[in-house]
Amino acid sequence: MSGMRVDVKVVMLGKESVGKTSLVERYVHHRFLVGPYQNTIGAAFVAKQIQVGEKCITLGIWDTAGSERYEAMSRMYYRGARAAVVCYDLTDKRSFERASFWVKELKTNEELCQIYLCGTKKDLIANDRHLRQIDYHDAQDFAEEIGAQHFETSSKTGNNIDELFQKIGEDYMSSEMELMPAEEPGVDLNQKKNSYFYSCCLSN
Ligand SMILES: Nc1nc2c(ncn2[C@@H]2O[C@H](COP(=O)(O)OP(=O)(O)OP(=O)(O)O)[C@@H](O)[C@H]2O)c(=O)[nH]1
Repeated sequence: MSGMRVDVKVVMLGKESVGKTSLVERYVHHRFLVGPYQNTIGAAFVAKQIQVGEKCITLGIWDTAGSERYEAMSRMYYRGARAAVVCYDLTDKRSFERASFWVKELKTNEELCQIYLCGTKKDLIANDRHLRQIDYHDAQDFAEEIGAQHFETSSKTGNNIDELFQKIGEDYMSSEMELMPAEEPGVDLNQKKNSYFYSCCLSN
């Protein structure tokens, strides 16, 4: 195990302008960029180390372009992802339809990828609830149906963003634990887990 590096590939998917880049900016750089909207071209990558209990892991986040023009490229970026944050804008019904498209893609092609359905721009509906176009319970029902986690976030205020990525890290570590070999006679499982995570931390 020594020298092993734990990296979780995370991919951001969703219609253009739903706020994928803003979500990553808020999470990694703790800021919300104002000014003219600039669409992502291709994809951008950023890595962030996080602590999950006593363990540290590195999330490698791919922020894809939402424009349908880049759809084929975005497909390339979800290959091998262990987590996908499928974003929709809480004030844009069509973005929810586009989210269903990405869910279908992932379900068909990436069995191991855990889906996180994320309703963005919550601050806008907090200011004016008539702007909400996707009912919380409808999104929650959809998430349950597809076996996904569901979050509503705001990159402007930072609401629920750390929680989203932390959950990704926790779920990843839990799934890794399940893949670990069965307990050996005479070896304390907690001791074994600790040494495993210690070697992961050393390698980061
Ligand atoms: N009020 C508010 N505006 C947001 C929020 N997140 C993003 N926006 C705005 O929505 C617009 C699009 O945000 P981006 O983060 O660039 O969207 P994107 O999904 O990365 O877009 P593409 O690169 O085209 O796929 C920008 O003008 C952002 O300022 C949010 O949480 N609240």
